[in-house]
Amino acid sequence: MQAPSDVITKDIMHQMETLGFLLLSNIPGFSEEEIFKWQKWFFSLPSDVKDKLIMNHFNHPDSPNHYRGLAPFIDNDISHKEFLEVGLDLSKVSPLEQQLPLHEPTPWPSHPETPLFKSFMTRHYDFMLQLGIKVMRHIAVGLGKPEGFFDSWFEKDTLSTLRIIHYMPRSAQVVRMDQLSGEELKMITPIHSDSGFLTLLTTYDYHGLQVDLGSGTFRSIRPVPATLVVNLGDMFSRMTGYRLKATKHRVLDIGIERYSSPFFLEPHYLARIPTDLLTGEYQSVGDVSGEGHIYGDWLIDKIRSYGEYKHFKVTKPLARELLKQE
Ligand SMILES: O=C(O)CCC(=O)C(=O)O
Ligand SMILES: [Fe+2]
Repeated sequence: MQAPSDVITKDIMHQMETLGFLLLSNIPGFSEEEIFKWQKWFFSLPSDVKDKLIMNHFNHPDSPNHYRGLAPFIDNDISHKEFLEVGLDLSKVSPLEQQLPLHEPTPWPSHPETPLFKSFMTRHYDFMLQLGIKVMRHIAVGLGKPEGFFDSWFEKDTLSTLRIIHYMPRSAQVVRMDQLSGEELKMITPIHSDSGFLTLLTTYDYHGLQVDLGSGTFRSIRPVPATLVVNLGDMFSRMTGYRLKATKHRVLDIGIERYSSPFFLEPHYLARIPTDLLTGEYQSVGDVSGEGHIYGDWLIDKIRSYGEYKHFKVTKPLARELLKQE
């Protein structure tokens, strides 16, 4: 990130047009040590402390948390991990967007060290958000748009998620696995592409992440210290007419505990997303009904199609319902 700006833009565009993944290094102000320390601290809390943070759709009907909080290990799931979802501090969300779903307070563990954990996570969230906006500025220029083209989507009320993940090896037998195939047991995150815009991933020095080169060939991403792995989500790829790629990837069981932390850069709920960024068309995005080009409404339709979110409840009106009432 310290090369001349036009060189960085060219490199980012080249990687996103070919592999769909890139490594970001020499990032001023980025250090993995503190996030690693807090991530390990959080997952080693007693389970009764962590369990209070479990999200409602994981069979916790009394939980007030729908979008922020803990996702636990699940029996017979191809995904073999627990993770905490942290959102933008609600005090920073405008009153208008607070009326909409997905914006909710992040639940924090009940523990004497929590104020320090929360303050670090909040600072780290802001750092990753600003870094994500910087990368988007390079991509805007690369696509022939003004540098600040995407800024207004992300600067206020962002739905971005800072996730910390804890994987266990299958051999630790933390949950039941009797219904998984041999192939499924090799993975701790199944093959997928990310859904939103940009993912900035910290993998520390863990191996295991592989990108799909097509026709059954996978390339391992070698961990490099103090380096972020960056990839694009489906929606952003589609907006560029698939010029930039949202490459599928997976994580293999490496036989030891593994930690990683993706930051999923997402716009604010009411961001109006064009079908085609290059022509600026604002038609319905196709796979959702009605006003699907409102980002948050689209996201809710999308996540409901994922197994883990099958029981996801929306407790506030969608934008398309709210706008109808006015
Ligand atoms: O754990 C990793 O290295 C990657 C996780 C991932 O792909 C994701 O959370 O979308
Ligand atoms: Fe991913």
